[in-house]
Amino acid sequence: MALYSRVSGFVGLITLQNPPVNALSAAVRQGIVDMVERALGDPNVKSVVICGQNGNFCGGADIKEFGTNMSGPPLVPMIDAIEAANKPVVAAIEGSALGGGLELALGCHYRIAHSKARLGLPEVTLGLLPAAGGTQRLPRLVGVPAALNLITTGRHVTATQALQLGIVDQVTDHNAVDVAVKFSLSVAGQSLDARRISTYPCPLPSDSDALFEGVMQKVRQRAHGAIAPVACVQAVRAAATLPYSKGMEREQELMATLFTSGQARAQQYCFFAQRAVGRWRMPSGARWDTSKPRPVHKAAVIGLGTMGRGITVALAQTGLSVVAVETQEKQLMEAKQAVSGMLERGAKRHGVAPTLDRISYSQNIHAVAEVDLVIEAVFEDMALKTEVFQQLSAVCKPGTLLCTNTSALDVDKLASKMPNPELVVGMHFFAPAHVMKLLEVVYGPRSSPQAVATAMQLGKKMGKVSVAVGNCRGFVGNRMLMPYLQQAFFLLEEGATPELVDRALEEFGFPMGVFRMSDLSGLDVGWRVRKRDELVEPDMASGQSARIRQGSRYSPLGDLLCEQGRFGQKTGRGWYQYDKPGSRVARSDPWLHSFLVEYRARHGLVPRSIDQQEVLERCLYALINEGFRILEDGIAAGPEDIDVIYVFGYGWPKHRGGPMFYAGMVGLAKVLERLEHYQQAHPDVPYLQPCSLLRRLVASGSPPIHRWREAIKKRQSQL
Ligand SMILES: CCCCCC/C=C/CC(=O)SCCNC(=O)CCNC(=O)[C@H](O)C(C)(C)COP(=O)(O)OP(=O)(O)OC[C@H]1O[C@@H](n2cnc3c(N)ncnc32)[C@H](O)[C@@H]1OP(=O)(O)O
Repeated sequence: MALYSRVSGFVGLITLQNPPVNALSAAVRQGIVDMVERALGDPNVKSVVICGQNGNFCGGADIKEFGTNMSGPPLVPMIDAIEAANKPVVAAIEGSALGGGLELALGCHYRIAHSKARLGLPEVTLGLLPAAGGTQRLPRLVGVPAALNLITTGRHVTATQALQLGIVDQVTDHNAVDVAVKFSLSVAGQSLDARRISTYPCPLPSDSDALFEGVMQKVRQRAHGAIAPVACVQAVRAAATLPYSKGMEREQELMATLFTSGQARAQQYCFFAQRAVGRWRMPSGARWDTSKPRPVHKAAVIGLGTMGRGITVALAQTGLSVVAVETQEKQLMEAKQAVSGMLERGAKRHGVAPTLDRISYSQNIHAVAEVDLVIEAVFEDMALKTEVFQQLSAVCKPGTLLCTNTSALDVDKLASKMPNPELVVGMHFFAPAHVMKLLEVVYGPRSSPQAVATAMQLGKKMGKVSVAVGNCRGFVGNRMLMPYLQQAFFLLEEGATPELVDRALEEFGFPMGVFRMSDLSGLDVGWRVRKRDELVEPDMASGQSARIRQGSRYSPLGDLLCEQGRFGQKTGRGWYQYDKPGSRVARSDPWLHSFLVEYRARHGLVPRSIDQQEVLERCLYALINEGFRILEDGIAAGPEDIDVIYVFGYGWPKHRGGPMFYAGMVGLAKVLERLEHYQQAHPDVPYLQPCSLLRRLVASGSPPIHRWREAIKKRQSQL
């Protein structure tokens, strides 16, 4: 709703009230309509100020209302009525003015922002466009290039940036409402003709066609199949080429298409899923709201390889004191330089001073004696990690939390060797650790809820989307990757090429297909793991038996490439060829194609034609099937956890909502039917055996994704 009061004698103050972000729910919209009418009709009121309760202007339309029968006054006429008012209306912006919130402010005649306020039109991130006049007013106010940039990226700007762009008229360090009230009185009675943005001509650059085409090309490239960014460009183009009223019609038309698209649903699901994972719970019943994190003022990182350096940077950027330990002198010197460089570049980008003095470096593990939390990031080797952990437990003060950065090792096994296993958790960072948004916080049966709460809170402080997951091989993300990779290898054996597989996945929306990704991360990484698992057999014989390991179908293709020294980009050869080692542009490699032909012949494999549909079904449904197993095993608490991991850590396209959401969109019955089909064709592939949770969900009528948790809980309580 909206509150009304008269202040300073002559100012009608309208306060949006809908905690926590004053979203424009039906009640708030109705409140605004009513209170604006009241203020304009009151002869004692000379000017109007609109603000939000609790120092927060407005977080935009109420996303929870989307997908319901939306009632209440629509936004566009409400904002038009404000703009048409004959008394000055001033927006007092504190906290955030986002989406419909900023559009509301753009309908006001003046905008005054607090210096800490943030403004933006993030609709594109929800699969929408700013359809309350945002695509028509913003370019008229700030020009086409700036409007295109803000609307197609959805990025937020600071109040100072907004002032520079011309979005706000004034920035203040004082109470923005008080300043707005005073200001509104100072302009009362003045003509408002020049303050109505919809009446402005849209300033056009000389070569606007070239501008729009260039932007459209870039936007399409970045969008990976998402339709909202493209519609945003089309709407701004309408602002530049059509009169305001026609532009508005175009904006509404484009919005209607987006609003009902599955992509918008997927992106809005991601918005809420990202927040839902913060409300973690463990199978023991421990949960986010009953587990108190320990304060962390000082942290340490052990091992300054690539991961350790990124973690050090991410910790220092949160404002913590960091002790960075590396026993090898040369590596320590190199790390010091690299970390300083990363911090300086990051600080320059954000226009702040680098935080170099927060880090102290040492070759001696005793330097960590006083820290509250340690993140060990040494080489991925259980014996080495165990040795480091034993040293740590002897050196650290009592109660220090011991975190291992591992992508696959058994966190509980490591914990079991410690005197205080409850203090041990896994923190699986993704490379580069100071850039990638995802963090898997891995708990074992011995990890205390407080340890999990502390790691989750630290992840949040580091700007990560942190997801608490149980301990199993590969945790959630890498465990699901195994069947995906395996299917990709099998498809090559059966007749596909890396180009075909990658094209299918990239057209689906992944920024990189599986083989280009493998070339980037290095084929040797998986090879080392397979060797450790005793799956790799040197120079195997030919025929079918050579492709069976530990009782299941196995493809040695990756091993064979590694034996040739083809590790991917770093060696200039992998599934593709590169101009030189380290080069990033993948080119088709005739050698690889001949190698596949020869390989198939040697193993008696008759290549067949494989289409993109089969690639998607085999790779994605196998991955999804493992996701259901993970839910069934209680490794992830709900499908949102899996989806957030895949969207933020593995490049799953947000406009497809994550693998589990996607399965729901495709239809669980269809996913099950295709898995059964492929399992019949490949009975020697356990990953294609449909998971019993999937079968049960289908048998119970394929409930919507927000009801899966109930089905899982019910099942677990029956066991
Ligand atoms: C066909 C015609 C249709 C008409 C449609 C008109 C279209 C209008 C376009 C829009 O305005 S779309 C919405 C645009 N706004 C946004 O995208 C902003 C989303 N919110 C945020 O970015 C952040 O929440 C924030 C405002 C910057 C605050 O961040 P903070 O970290 O402080 O808090 P959160 O944890 O993110 O949020 C707290 C709580 O509030 C819920 N929430 C936030 N924004 C909205 C919203 N716009 N609608 C509904 N609920 C919102 C959020 O989900 C959290 O609650 P939860 O219970 O923890 O999930």
